[in-house]
Amino acid sequence: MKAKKCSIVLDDLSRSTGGNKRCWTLQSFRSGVRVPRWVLSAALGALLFLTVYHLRAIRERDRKVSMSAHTRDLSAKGRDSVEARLDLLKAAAENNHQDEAVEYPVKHMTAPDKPLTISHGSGEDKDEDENDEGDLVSDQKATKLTDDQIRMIDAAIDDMSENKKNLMHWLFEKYVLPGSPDALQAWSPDRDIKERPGYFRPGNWDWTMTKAGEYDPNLYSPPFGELPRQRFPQAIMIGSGHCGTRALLDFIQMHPHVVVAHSEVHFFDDQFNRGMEWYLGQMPYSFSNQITLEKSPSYVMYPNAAREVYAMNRDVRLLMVVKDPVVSLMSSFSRRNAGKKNYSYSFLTTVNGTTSVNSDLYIVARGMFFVHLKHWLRFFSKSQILVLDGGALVKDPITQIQTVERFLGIPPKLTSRNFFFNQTKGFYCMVPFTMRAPKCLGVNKGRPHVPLDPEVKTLLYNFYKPYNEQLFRFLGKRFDWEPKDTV
Ligand SMILES: Nc1ncnc2c1ncn2[C@@H]1O[C@H](COP(=O)(O)OS(=O)(=O)O)[C@@H](OP(=O)(O)O)[C@H]1O
Repeated sequence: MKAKKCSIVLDDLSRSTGGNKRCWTLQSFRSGVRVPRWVLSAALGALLFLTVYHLRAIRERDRKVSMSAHTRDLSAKGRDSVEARLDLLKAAAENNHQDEAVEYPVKHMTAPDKPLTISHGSGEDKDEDENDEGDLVSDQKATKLTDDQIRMIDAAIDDMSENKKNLMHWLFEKYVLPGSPDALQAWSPDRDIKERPGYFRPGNWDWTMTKAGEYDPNLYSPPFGELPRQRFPQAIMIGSGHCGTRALLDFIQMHPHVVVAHSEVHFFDDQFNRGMEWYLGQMPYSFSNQITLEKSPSYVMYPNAAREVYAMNRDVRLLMVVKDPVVSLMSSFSRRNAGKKNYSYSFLTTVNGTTSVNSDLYIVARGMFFVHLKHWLRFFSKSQILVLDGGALVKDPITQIQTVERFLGIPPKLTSRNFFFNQTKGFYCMVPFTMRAPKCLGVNKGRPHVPLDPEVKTLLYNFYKPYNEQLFRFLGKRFDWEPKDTV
C-alpha cells in the first residue's frame, strides 16, 4: 500500500495516521493549505535559536549593570570601602578572563603619576638574547600594603574617570594583592615561575594591558572594548645575528603599535616540532591595532624556515639587519674570545700551505647575506623584505627606525626625542614613552672588538666582496662596507 504523503493540513484538527507515517495537523485556517513538515521543523528551530539568543543578551546586560553597580558602590562608599573595592576587583577579574570583548575601560586611560608597585626593572638590560627570564615585579619581595600605598592607590582611583577606575582596580588585584605575604605563601616554588603571584613579564597579558594604560591617549589607545590576545606575528626579524638585531627590536618596541616576543623564539629553525599552538603561546598579547613582532636572527639561514613562515602567513613582513660582514664576524669572534690574551683565528683554514676563510663555519657563512636571502625570495616578494644596514643603525637610529615604521605601515611616532647618544657607552640609547628612565642595550652589546691582523682583514674583505656585491645589486644601493681601520 502506498504510504500517505506526510504533510500538515491546517484545517484538520486530528492527528492523523496514514500507512506507517504519523503526521501532525493544525487547526488554524479554513483553506486546507498543506505545509511540509521540514518547514515546521525549521520554524521551531529558528524560534529556539531566537529564545536562547535573547536570554544570553539579557544575561549580558545584567552583567554590565552589575559591574557599574559595583563601580557606583565604590564611589559612594569612598576610599575606606575595601570590601566594595574587592568586590569590584573580583567582578572585573571574572569578566576579564572571558574571551569575548567586554565593555572594558581602555579608551581614555592614562597612567597615574605613580603606577602602583609595578616595576619593569631598570637601567641596563641583562643580555636578553642569552637570558630568557623575565623581569619580576616589585623586586620579588612580598610586602604588605603600606598606608602610603593605599593612599596612593585611592588617590589614583579618585582622580580617574569611571573607565580608568576599572583598569586600576584590575591592576590593583593583579599586582598589589598577590604581593601580600599570604598569597606568596600559598604559591609553591615547584610551580612554574610564571604562575607566581606578581610575576610580570614583558609581552604577557598584564604587560600589554599596563603598557596600553601608560600611554598618553593622544599617542595610543587600544580599540574600545577590546581585550588583548596572542596573535601570530605579522612581522618577523629573520636576521642576522651580530648585526644589530637587538638594537632594532628594542628601538621599534618603543612604538606603541608594536609588541614584541620577549625572547628569541627560534620556532622555525629549532622548535618547529612543538607545533603552531606552542608558537602562538610564545607570542605577546596585543590589541588589534598593534603589530606582533618576533626576532630570531638565525631564521634567515634556514631555507625550510622560509617555507614554514610562508605557510603561516604569506603576507608577513620580514626584517633583516645586515652589517659589514667583517665587522659582524669580529663581533661574534670577539664575544667568544673576550678577555683572552691569546686566540687563534678559528675562522681560517689552511690546506696545503694556503690559508683561506672557512666558509663552512656558521659565523662565517652568516655574513654571506644574499646566499641566504635568496631562499626567502622564492616565497616572498622583495617588497615584503626590508634589509637594513646595522652600521647605519648605530650611527643614525632615527632615520632607520622611521624607515621601519613606514615598512610596517604604522603611524610615525618615534622621533629624536626617543634617542640620545650615550658618550660612555658610545652608542645611542632609548627614551621610551612609557618608562621613567632612559635605557641602553646590555653590556654585551657594543663591546670593543679584539684586534685583527691586517693580512687577515684583507683576506676577510676579499672573501666577502662578491657576496656583498650580490646583495647591493639586489637592493639597488650600496652600504659603506669598505675596509675600515678598526673593525
Ligand atoms: N644602540 C646600540 N647599542 C649597543 N649596541 C648596538 C646598538 N646599535 C647597534 N648595536 C650593535 O648590535 C650588535 C649586536 O648585534 P645583535 O643584537 O644582532 O647580536 S645578537 O646576535 O643578537 O647577539 C653590537 O655588536 P658589538 O659591538 O660587537 O657588541 C653593536 O655593535
